[in-house]
Amino acid sequence: MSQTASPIPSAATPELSQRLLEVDNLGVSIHSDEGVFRPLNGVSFTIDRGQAIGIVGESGCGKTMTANALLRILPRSAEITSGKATLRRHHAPEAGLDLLQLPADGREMRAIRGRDIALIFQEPMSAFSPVHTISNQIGEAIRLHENLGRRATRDRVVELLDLVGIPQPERRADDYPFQFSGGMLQRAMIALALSANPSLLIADEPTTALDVTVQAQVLQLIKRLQREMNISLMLITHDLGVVAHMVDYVYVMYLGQVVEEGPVDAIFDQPHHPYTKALLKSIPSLTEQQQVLTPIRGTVPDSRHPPKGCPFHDRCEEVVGEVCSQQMPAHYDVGSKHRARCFKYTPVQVSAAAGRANGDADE
Ligand SMILES: Nc1ncnc2c1ncn2[C@@H]1O[C@H](COP(=O)(O)OP(=O)(O)OP(=O)(O)O)[C@@H](O)[C@H]1O
Repeated sequence: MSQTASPIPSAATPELSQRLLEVDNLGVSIHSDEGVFRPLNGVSFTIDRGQAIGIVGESGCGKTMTANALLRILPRSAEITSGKATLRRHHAPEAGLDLLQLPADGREMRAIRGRDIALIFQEPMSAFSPVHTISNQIGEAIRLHENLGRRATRDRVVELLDLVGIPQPERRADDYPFQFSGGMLQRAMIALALSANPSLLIADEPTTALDVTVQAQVLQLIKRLQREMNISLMLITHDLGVVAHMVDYVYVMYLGQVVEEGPVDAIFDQPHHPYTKALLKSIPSLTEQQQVLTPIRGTVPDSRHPPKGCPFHDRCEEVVGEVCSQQMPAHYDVGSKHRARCFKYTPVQVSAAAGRANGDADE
C-alpha cells in the first residue's frame, strides 16, 4: 500500500480515447439570503467509455448538484466557481470540450443534453407531458437529433419501448403517461433517454420512488442496456447497496467533496474512510442473514454552515487528533486505484500505526 498524497484528478489513467468525461475540481456556489455558500467543493472524477461509476452519499452531499452542473441545469442562484469538465466525444476524442465553459442555454449545450448525455431521474412523470402520447414524446426526442420520417420514427419508438421491456409496445405507444404504472413509466423514461444513443447515461436515484420488486427489475434493465449498448453510466444514489452489482468504480461524497474512491470490490471489502465504513454498517448486507444495522450518528451538516477541518469529523468514530477539526485532509492512496481523504492515511499516521503494530508483536 502506498500512502503518498496523489495529485487530483484521476487514480486511473487509461488511453485518452477511452476516457469519456474528466471532471476536475468542480466547485459551485449558491447565492442565498444568508450569503454565499458552497455545496460543491472541488469534486473530481472520471468516466471511461462503457464504464459504470457510482456516486454515493447521504442526502444533501451534492450528488444531484454535481450532475446538474455537468448538464448546466443549475438553479439561477447557483454559479460554477471552479473546475473543468472535459467531454471527449467519439468522433474527436483528442479535442475535449469543457462543458463548464459552454453557454448553458446555447445550441451546443442543448445538443449535448440528450444526444451525448441523457438523464433519468426519480420522478418519470416530470419527464413527460400529460397531454401527449408516449409515442409522440419519444418521437419528438428522436427527431431532435435524427432526421427520420414519420414511419421510421414510429418504428424506432416501438423498438425502444420493446427494448426496455414494455409489453405490446405497438399498442402501448399510443397511451398517455397516466395510463402507465410507475415502473412502466420509468421504463418509458429510459427509452426516452436512450432515444438519441447517448454516450453517457446519468441515473439520479432512478428507483427510489418505486416498489422494492420493481426497483430490482429497473436496475437490472439499466445494467443490461448499459452493457449491451456499451454506454457509460453515472449512477447517483444514497444507497451503497444499490451500486454493488451496478458499477465498476465508486465515488463516496460527503458535504460537497469526494472523500473516498475506488473499485467497487475494494469499497465493499476494504473501505478506508470512516464515512464509507459507517455507510456500509447502515445498509443490510447481501450475504449475512442476521446483523445489526447501525445508523450513522448525527446528520450531514448544512452546507451553509460547514464545520472547520474534515467535514465528517464531528460524526467520526476514528478521529485522529485535533488536526481533524482544523484542517482538510488530502487524498491519500490506500490501494490500487483506491484513495481516501482522511488523516488516518497520512504517511506519519501510517508509520506510527505500523510502529505500534510491531511493538505489540515484540511484546
Ligand atoms: N436550488 C437550491 N437552492 C439552494 N440550495 C440548494 C439548491 N439545490 C440544492 N441545494 C443545496 O445544495 C446541497 C446539495 O444538494 P443536492 O441536491 O445536490 O444533494 P444530494 O446529495 O443530491 O441529495 P438528495 O439525494 O437529497 O437529492 C444541499 O445542501 C442542498 O440543500
